[in-house]
Amino acid sequence: MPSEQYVRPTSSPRVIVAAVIITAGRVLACQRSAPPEAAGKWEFPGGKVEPGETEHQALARECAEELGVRVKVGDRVGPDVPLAHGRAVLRVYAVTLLDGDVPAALEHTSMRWLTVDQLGSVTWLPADKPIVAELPALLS
Ligand SMILES: Nc1nc2c([nH]c(=O)n2[C@H]2C[C@H](O)[C@@H](COP(=O)(O)OP(=O)(O)OP(=O)(O)O)O2)c(=O)[nH]1
Repeated sequence: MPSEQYVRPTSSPRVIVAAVIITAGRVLACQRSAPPEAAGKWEFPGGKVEPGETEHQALARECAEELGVRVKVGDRVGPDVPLAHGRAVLRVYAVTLLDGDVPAALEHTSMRWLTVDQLGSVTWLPADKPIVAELPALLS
């Protein structure tokens, strides 16, 4: 019989940062390519904050990797949304594109610029719903 007992992790939840990018009254939505259970669903570009990174640095890195753009990170959008049974949290920021940089779907299946009327036209990842609920105020 193994003698080890399960020790509940006490560390803080992993932070996933994501970007709301609004240009000319439209928000950028990106379609995931993986993993299979999330592929085809829509999200905001972003990813995990790596050890030693600030959230702003992580978001700038993810925007460069996923979209090929340079950004300025602004205010928070919406609440912290728990993910993975509380082991992670989704934290979203408004982000501005620098110097006319134009996003490209470098890691996503596709991307779309959605008007306020089109927010419901894609299937968002479930955790994004409270973030999407904040967008009409920002898009109008
Ligand atoms: N980027 C992003 N991830 C989201 C959103 N909503 C949501 O539930 N997630 C989840 C999906 C994933 O389980 C997790 C982010 O993982 P990821 O695979 O994008 O992170 P990453 O870019 O650091 O990927 P990797 O290096 O681990 O491959 O957060 C969202 O709007 N944007």
